[in-house]
Amino acid sequence: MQLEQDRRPAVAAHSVAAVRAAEGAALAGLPPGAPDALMQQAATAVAVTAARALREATGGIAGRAAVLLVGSGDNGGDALWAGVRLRRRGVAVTALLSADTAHPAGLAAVRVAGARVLRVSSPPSATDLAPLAAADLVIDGLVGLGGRPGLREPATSLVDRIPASAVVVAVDVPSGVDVDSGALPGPHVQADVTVTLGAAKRCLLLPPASTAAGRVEVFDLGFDVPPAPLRRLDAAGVGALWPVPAPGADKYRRGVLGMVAGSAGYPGAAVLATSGAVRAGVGMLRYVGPDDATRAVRSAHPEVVAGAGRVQAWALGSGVNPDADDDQPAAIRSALDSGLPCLLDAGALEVWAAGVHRDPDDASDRLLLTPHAGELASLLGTLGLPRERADVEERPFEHAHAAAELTGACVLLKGATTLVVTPDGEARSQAEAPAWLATAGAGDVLAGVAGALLAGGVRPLDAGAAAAWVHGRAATLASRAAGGGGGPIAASDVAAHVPAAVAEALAP
Ligand SMILES: NC(=O)C1=CN([C@@H]2O[C@H](COP(=O)(O)OP(=O)(O)OC[C@H]3O[C@@H](n4cnc5c(N)ncnc54)[C@H](OP(=O)(O)O)[C@@H]3O)[C@@H](O)[C@H]2O)[C@H](O)CC1
Ligand SMILES: [K+]
Repeated sequence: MQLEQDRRPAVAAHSVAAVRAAEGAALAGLPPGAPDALMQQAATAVAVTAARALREATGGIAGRAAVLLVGSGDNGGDALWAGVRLRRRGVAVTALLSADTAHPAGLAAVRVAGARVLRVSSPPSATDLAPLAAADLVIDGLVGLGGRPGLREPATSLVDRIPASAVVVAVDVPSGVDVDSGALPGPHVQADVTVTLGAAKRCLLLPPASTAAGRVEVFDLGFDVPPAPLRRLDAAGVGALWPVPAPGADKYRRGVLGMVAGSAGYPGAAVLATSGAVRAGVGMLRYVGPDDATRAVRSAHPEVVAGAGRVQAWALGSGVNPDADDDQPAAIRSALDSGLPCLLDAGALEVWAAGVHRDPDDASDRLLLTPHAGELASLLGTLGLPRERADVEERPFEHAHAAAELTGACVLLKGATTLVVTPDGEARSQAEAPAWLATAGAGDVLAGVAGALLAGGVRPLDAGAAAAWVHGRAATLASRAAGGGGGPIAASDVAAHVPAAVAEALAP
């Protein structure tokens, strides 16, 4: 069951240790009995969200069937107390206990409230599993902060039998995920909504675990967690970073971008990358490429100036074939030698990784690498860390961070969720794009948008994250322009909607 997902809120995501420390500090200052008050608040948040989701999915609340999946810890306690509140609203509640113990006060309260309670055997019997088949709503309280990655029986079987028709609300995190790394090492809950308590956890922003969380709602429990290095920008965050021309600005002061893109085989990549930069509002764009590609670029964008010249940053490599018999690799090397901020995409990653143009001490503030998973695996291999594409997809953050550490550059790893990671672990996770954006040429447009930001003086981490947001939002707008609930898009449609996406970010 998929609930409508709209733009998610701005989120900072924290490690288990950071949340535990903040929670401990907050509890130490509270009077006796207050820890229970935190659980009561958490349970109210879960119940309110679950009731709303139930109404959205089934048209009502009273008389619907809810199943609580209850583990041995406080995550299960939250679920039991949420069940108490749902009983009060007329929901038929069954608690399936997956361990020998369950939160004692929560268990007593849910019984008093009139819920059915079943202690599930391992492996579960048909009777144990029967309530799941009839569930309209499943609340996942198997494990939270205290969960080890993966699940063991009988939790595994319970998760396996959650019906596709039920709306699934996870308490704090979807059970089974690796909370800090975002990996999915085994069976796990696939939630429609995750109500995360006190502060968001890293797995809620890091793929692939983030895809198991559904819509994320962060519920404030009133304690302070220190600023986290992993964040997701929202519209306001992008707007605050976007370079807006001052009154009286001229094209040179706004930032000139140089672009080495396209080849005889891929002239379209040059057109799309230049489209991204022009639509993102670069002051001026100088394009360097073979004659055919130059003609195609100038016919699509008469405002683009052909040939190298003075620039503030370079976007390099989209549609470049390092093995082609053209001048593009030499142009890329020359741009890298300038010491200016450079975005390295596609062919430029190969030119750079193969050569003398790697200087980890110099890279951090000026280089933005934009590989997809396959390109990142190749890059890591060149850097002495052989990896397959599947390895990168299983643990994308870890691999993007490894590449950043090895090169000293900021790494933007393209995907359904785009990660931007610096060598010191500062990171952004952007997931605004509709699935339609997985289309040829979309990456070229992204390179142009991010290059425009580098030329505007934005640092690589912010340029990558803001470009990913605008690119994803432009894709959503393009898809909606197709009509209905959103239709297919071409990369050129995405570029055409970049100005509207930027305008949304800049709206007060
Ligand atoms: N953040 C806050 O201020 C609040 C958080 N709340 C909720 O509390 C949980 C954390 O509760 P905790 O009791 O510390 O831990 P869990 O409930 O996540 O897990 C506890 C037990 O689960 C067992 N376990 C661990 N891994 C697995 C697994 N892979 N499969 C099955 N079972 C597993 C383990 O038991 P063992 O017997 O195996 O040792 C753990 O002991 C937090 O996430 C919030 O939901 C408060 O309610 C509000 C305040
Ligand atoms: K959970």
